Amino acid sequence: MTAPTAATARPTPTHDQVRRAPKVLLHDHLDGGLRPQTILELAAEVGHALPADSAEALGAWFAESADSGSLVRYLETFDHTVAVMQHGPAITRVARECVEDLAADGVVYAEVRYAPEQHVDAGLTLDEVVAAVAEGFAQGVAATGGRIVVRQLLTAMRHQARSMEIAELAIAWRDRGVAGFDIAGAEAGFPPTRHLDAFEYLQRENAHFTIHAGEAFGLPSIWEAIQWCGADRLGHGVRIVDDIDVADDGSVTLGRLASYVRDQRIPLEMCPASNVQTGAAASIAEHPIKLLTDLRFRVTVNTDNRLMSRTSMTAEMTSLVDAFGYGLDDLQWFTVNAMKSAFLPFDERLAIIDGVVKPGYAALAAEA
Ligand SMILES: O=c1[nH]cnc2c1ncn2[C@@H]1O[C@H](CO)[C@@H](O)[C@H]1O
Ligand SMILES: [Zn+2]
Repeated sequence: MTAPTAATARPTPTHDQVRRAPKVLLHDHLDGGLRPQTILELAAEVGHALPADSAEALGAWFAESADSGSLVRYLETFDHTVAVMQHGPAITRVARECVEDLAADGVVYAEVRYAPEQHVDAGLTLDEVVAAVAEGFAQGVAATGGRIVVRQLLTAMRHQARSMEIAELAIAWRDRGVAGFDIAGAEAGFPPTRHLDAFEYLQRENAHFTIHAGEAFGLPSIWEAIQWCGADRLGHGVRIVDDIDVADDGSVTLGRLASYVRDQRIPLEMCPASNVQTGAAASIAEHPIKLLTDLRFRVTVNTDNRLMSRTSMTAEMTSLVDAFGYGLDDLQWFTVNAMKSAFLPFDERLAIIDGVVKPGYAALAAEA
């Protein structure tokens, strides 16, 4: 007889268990998650030239080009995905496949974002773009038998000047599948306060929004996003660690901004694989998600761009299991954090936590 070891007392979840575990995704870009084969087919339809001509080579090109250590160069790869998403049927197809891929990955609730203003080059109106995504999401949810709930987040590009229009679009669609608003794009040089009018408008409308902040730029960006713009959540927010001091003896001191973020339970939409690619973190093992989780910030785990980062929710969570020895209880904690932070009405969030997330993890724990 062998004595029980720590490993048998708290088994490491297998890859298959992580895949089957219910997962919640708050930060995923529609134009960052296309299947390479779909890009090839859509590019052929519109005559767009691509840097590779097989699905495998194209997938590798995206991952390698995004692996640049710079957010600005990472973002250049989106030229090719956005170029093939300029017509209604193409957008609908991408949206449907997105839902199918997320459901197959075990995602039970997702908020998927994109910038409508980037999809009007061939003459679509902003409204037609949102309608095309809504149609694709509906088709995807139907195809997966309703195993997943999906909402849109409308993003405005921070270097452009259309945020007010996009905020109004989000309000116009608030009861038809759009759950909130976001700003994205190059962070340095484009502070969130450039779009203050849009955020103030959304607050007056009792609407929800998140802001990409603290990814390629530090604390001032996070501070503006929260204290000037009133963001409900932070996209990434990794640089909040710049306001946390860990002494040699392990004692931790939080600055005022880090304290505020933790005290207010402001959700951090962390995207580990993406952060390693853009240089926001040196490696998964050194990613601030470990410290922030230990300190019980409201941490959530996300994919950001499944194509560019060759990732999935299963891959992100598995990489954290491998790096930090997380168990199913930790993965459930991230998942409940995410569901609590969703831009969905409270009763609907609770129904998913109690009806889907908790029973799903309990069933997995019972297998062990
Ligand atoms: O991690 C990120 N940081 C900032 N912007 C991003 C990131 N990932 C994607 N986008 C930007 O958001 C647009 C709409 O989806 C994408 O086209 C890309 O330019
Ligand atoms: Zn993002």
